[in-house]
Amino acid sequence: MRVEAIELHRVGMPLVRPFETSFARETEREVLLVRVRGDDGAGWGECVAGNDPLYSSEYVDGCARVIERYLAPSLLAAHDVGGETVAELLRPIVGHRMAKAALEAAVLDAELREADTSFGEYLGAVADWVDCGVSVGISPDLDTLLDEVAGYLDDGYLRIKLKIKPGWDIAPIAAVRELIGPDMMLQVDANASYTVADIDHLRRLDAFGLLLIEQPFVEEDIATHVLLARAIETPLCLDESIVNAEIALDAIERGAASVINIKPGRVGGYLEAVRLHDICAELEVPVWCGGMLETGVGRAANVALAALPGFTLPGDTSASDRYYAEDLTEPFVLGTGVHAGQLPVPTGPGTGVTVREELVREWATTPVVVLR
Ligand SMILES: O=C(O)CCC(=O)N[C@@H](C(=O)O)c1ccccc1
Repeated sequence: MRVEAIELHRVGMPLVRPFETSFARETEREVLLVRVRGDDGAGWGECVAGNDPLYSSEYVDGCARVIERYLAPSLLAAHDVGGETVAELLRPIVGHRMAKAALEAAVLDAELREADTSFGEYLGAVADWVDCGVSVGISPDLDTLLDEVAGYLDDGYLRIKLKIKPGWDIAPIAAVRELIGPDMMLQVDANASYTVADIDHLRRLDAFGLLLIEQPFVEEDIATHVLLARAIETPLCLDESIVNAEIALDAIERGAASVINIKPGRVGGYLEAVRLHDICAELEVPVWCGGMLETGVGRAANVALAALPGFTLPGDTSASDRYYAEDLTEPFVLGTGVHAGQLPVPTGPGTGVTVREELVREWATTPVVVLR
């Protein structure tokens, strides 16, 4: 399609409860949505960058700027843009994967709506429902943590993920394992907050029957993940380190990870995410779909991705009300009965959801930027 305009929308989304990780405590997300208008339709993409560059080097203001100054002009200058050509068109600009992923998702959404094809069909979904886990932030105390986890058990989530950091690990894990029982899936995410000096301490996590330990060390430090993997029984999973399929291959072959968290924004888009999925499937490495507190725009595409065959572990594809009292699309609500703890894969064209544009306008934090 010929891209005629690219709109940048900034939306303030208060969280239903503070979300604390080892690197930040968030109470509101400023969401950057991208809308691409072309000669044969329009589509939306969600940029997953946080308010500040604390998870990775990208952040909302930086993404808006790089789209405005570099990425949008590349797409606007091209005579024909398709979901499968966006990455190539944007390759001369180094990095900025989350910004690029938002644009690619918006072009894909427009293209697939026009073709009356769903994201799931296009990406290769093999399921109509996906198993859902839930991510639990660092709490002020154990009672607050256990109350929150008990609520998620009532909601029917199939897997609990606890944020941990030095000084908040053994006690919360032990308390939650006690609450949920020995069989429920439980994993932890350190968001790169430990160092090689913590390897002996981290070996204590083997006592809790965890599904995996996610990203204990910093993004670039594959070697220390290899050391820990050799010292501990619990499988290691990487998130921040895995910025594309090649890095995943290297990390897996070096023994740094035996599970991979796939986040389309972190790897530059849904098409790279599928490449990463395919490589992990070849190597029989289980993957799961990570989350970045997406609104229904990104959540819809993530649920479609999570329906691919290699996604054998519940992802951070929670219901909309895990983070937002009101979503920017129709809400994602966990199933019940045989679908307890699952979300339905959208079947409509494109992402299959409708952006509530009146809310995007009402909750706008800045005037929309229209690039032509
Ligand atoms: O359920 C969700 O969408 C969030 C899942 C989650 O814990 N995301 C973490 C992460 O490190 O994976 C995160 C939170 C905030 C910002 C970046 C990353």
